Amino acid sequence: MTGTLENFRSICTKIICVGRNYSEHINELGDVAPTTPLIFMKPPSAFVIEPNDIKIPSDWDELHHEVELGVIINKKCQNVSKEQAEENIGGYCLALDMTERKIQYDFIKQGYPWLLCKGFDTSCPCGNFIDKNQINPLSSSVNLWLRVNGQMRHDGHTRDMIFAIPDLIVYISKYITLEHGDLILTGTPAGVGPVKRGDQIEAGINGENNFKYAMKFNVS
Ligand SMILES: O=C(O)/C=C/C(=O)CC(=O)C(=O)O
Ligand SMILES: [Mg+2]
Repeated sequence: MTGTLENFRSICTKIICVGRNYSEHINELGDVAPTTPLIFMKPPSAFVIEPNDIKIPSDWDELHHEVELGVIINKKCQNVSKEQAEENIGGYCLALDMTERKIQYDFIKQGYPWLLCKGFDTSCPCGNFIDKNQINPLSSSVNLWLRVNGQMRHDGHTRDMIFAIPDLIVYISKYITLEHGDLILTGTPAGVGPVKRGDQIEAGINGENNFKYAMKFNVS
């Protein structure tokens, strides 16, 4: 096995995303809650890290931000049971699921896949590896937040996920082999909204024992 989880972005072969996983976000978009996890993917070319910009493709004029907790898988696994799920988590990261919402609605109407509106270059701004002992997403204290130009947009808690992280690992690994370095984005809490070129996004995660991590991206 090559590569350490600290540099998960360079060994990641799959970014698997979960959608509609927080009730308040489902309500804000007028969607219906899924009965099983809603899964889609971004290619690893979607990664961008500080100090690089989130780049809006030249023929698009608006993106939405979604702040999400990323789960980093530590070994190859298939058909993971709920009891074993925790053993396959290497750590976490803060991530954004940047989305071209107008195109996404058009794709939803036409029954097309979401790859383009969710998987374009720089659609997955991502922070550093967070050791799994530093946060417990099932506890009441893990808060995800995001501000645009200083204005608060997201302020949610990972305990409010409809499908908790162990359930997501069980579900996904039944159909897709997970590998060392793979990333699962666990869905956005409420607060999605537009950003335009020139905006600055700050996002963070707070946890127990005063744990804090934050990152900043300019949009261009
Ligand atoms: O159903 C919609 O209108 C939009 C759903 C999403 O963009 C899903 C997510 O990516 C999410 O909930 O995080
Ligand atoms: Mg999302």
